[in-house]
Amino acid sequence: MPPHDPKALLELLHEAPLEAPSQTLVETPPLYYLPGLISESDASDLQDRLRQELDWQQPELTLYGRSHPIPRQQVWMGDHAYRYSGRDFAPCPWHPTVAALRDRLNDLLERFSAVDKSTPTSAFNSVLINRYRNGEDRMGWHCDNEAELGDCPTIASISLGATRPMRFRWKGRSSEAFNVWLESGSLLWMGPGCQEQLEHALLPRKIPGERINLTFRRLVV
Ligand SMILES: O=C(O)CCC(=O)C(=O)O
Ligand SMILES: [Fe+2]
Repeated sequence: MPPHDPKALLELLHEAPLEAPSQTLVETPPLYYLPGLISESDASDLQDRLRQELDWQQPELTLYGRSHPIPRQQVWMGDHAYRYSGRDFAPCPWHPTVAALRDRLNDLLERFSAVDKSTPTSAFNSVLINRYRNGEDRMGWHCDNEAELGDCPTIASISLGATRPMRFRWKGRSSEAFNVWLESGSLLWMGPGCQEQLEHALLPRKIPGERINLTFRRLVV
């Protein structure tokens, strides 16, 4: 089997076929897009539940000495607190539906790393859930390379609601930027090396509707 074979990931993902074929966006580092991991109606139900049942936060962050609320809402859920922009965020307890998704992704990760030795088995133990209330809500350029995530983390990102593009650019080669349109119920798989070599952003867009995103990570403590 070639390293990072997205077909292997796809086959492992589902007993039932996915709605659309998976896409290898970048082979090295492995960046895969898998639409239809969650059916449209399940994605919509999950979005409603998360909107209603989570304790959404909009913390203030200090940038160049001035304090601003982040331009979106968020919930940190997981086994450990995490540090972001110089602040500690205490975790919310696991929501049962999110815990079920985590278990499904961990099962997938374990089976995937058994056939693809370059993907380590390191179970997701945390998730950052972002809520973009409308097209104005956004997340700026960054990579998820905090020390707590360890070396070369794998991040699994599930989208619900409005389809928005995630923009990627190569570090040091920003001219080669590209968009990935993240549909409701899709999974974006950012394998080892993605955070080291690429940056990503969810830029403001005149796209109506709410989007909720869950980025599963492993915090090493
Ligand atoms: O909303 C998204 O799809 C991306 C979120 C993200 O990049 C993050 O939580 O680190
Ligand atoms: Fe990110």
